[in-house]
Amino acid sequence: MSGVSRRGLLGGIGAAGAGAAAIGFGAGWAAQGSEPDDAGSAPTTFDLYGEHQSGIVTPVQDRLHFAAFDVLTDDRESLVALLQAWTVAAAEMMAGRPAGPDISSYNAPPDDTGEAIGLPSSRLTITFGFGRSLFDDRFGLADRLPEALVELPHFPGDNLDPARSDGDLCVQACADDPQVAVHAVRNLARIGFGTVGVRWSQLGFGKTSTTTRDEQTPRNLMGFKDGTMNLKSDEQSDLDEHVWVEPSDDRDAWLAGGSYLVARRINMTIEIWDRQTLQSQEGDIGRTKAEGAPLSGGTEHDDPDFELAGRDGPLIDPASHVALAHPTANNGVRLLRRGYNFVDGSTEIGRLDAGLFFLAYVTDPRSHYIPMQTQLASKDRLQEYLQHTGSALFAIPGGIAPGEHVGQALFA
Ligand SMILES: C=CC1=C(C)c2cc3[nH]c(cc4nc(cc5[nH]c(cc1n2)c(C)c5CCC(=O)O)C(CCC(=O)O)=C4C)c(C)c3C=C
Ligand SMILES: [Fe+2]
Repeated sequence: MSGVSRRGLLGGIGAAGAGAAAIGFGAGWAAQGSEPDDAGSAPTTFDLYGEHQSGIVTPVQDRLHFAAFDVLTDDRESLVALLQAWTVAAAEMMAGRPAGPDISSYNAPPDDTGEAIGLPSSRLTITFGFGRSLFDDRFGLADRLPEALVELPHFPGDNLDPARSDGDLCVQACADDPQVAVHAVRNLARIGFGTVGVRWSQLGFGKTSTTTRDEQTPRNLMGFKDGTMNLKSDEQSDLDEHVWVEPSDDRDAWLAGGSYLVARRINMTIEIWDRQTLQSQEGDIGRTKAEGAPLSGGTEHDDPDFELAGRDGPLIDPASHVALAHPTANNGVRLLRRGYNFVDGSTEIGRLDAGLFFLAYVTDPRSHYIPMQTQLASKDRLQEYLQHTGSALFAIPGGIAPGEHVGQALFA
């Protein structure tokens, strides 16, 4: 594996630390870049630097640790210093190295918490975002607030917990090993101590979407294949149309190459769902449970035929989830979904506190999320089993150039 193992680094990192540069610690431990394992095989390590941030079209990893932060200072320079430090540490961790150079001095806390030593990079990606509240008067950013970074409206059925919603900054860490994803968020929080505090965080397992075609479609906790019609990384013109921001004025020029991330914690009443007949479950989704094929016939990747009539009306119920989420019912809109299953223990009445942590990257939430969610919230048969308990919207700056920090154009 060319992705680097942290194994054996304890002995050598001190020497490397002495030469830590702004673009990375311990250069020479590993090559940067989306490194293939062997010639032609899938990458095992992703690069922080590039045209777009990693963790958006990157092949979806198995695990997630997502955190929203509040900035605790009013000092713009401290915020910029934090973003610089986060960028350097993120590049190191994505390369499979410790978050900082000094992990062996006895007289100071180590620059890395240690729990990922010996683990490979596990395809770690770290994606940063800025919430609407960052653009208040504290940092002189009010005139750079993009018009699309709106406050999401209240949707029918929302039961949002403010302690699981919003935030000045976000970090999405995805990896194939949960310990690597948690390590990334933990070390960024440690680096930010005194400047930022974690507002809320969410663990996820079992991706519910893919961005590539060579993988089996994963399943959500309702047992259905999820991600069949997701936007894929090779659909360049659709990504340009539906995911990447097209800056329109001075307020969002800094977002070139970026996107908007909608994060929704969606609880499922799983025990009630599990008592529904297979026919009813399939009718709610509009696809078969085993194969994921449209109820109008064919196999998983065949297009649904929403007109095809059965004995009692259309074979795909117009109130099913896929009928209402399909581009034909949404002005041609597509989303890049990147969500995860979650189970956060159980409730006081013994029900699983479980569901889908919905993550979607869009070019503009006003055209690409709000109308679709408005429609789903009022008409979708699935809605009976869902409750949205957390919500946030973040502007995701474009890619980072070597030597720069995430969101640098915003502070220029
Ligand atoms: C506002 C957007 C969406 C929310 C919220 C949402 C929640 C949600 N979805 C599922 C399960 C499935 N969704 C599927 C397809 C699908 N869902 C959305 C949007 C939202 N889903 C879109 C845009 C699509 C694609 C529609 C299309 O183009 O046909 C599917 C079918 C398989 C697939 O294509 O992915 C399932 C299954 C759950 C369980 C859920 C909330 C918990
Ligand atoms: Fe969906």
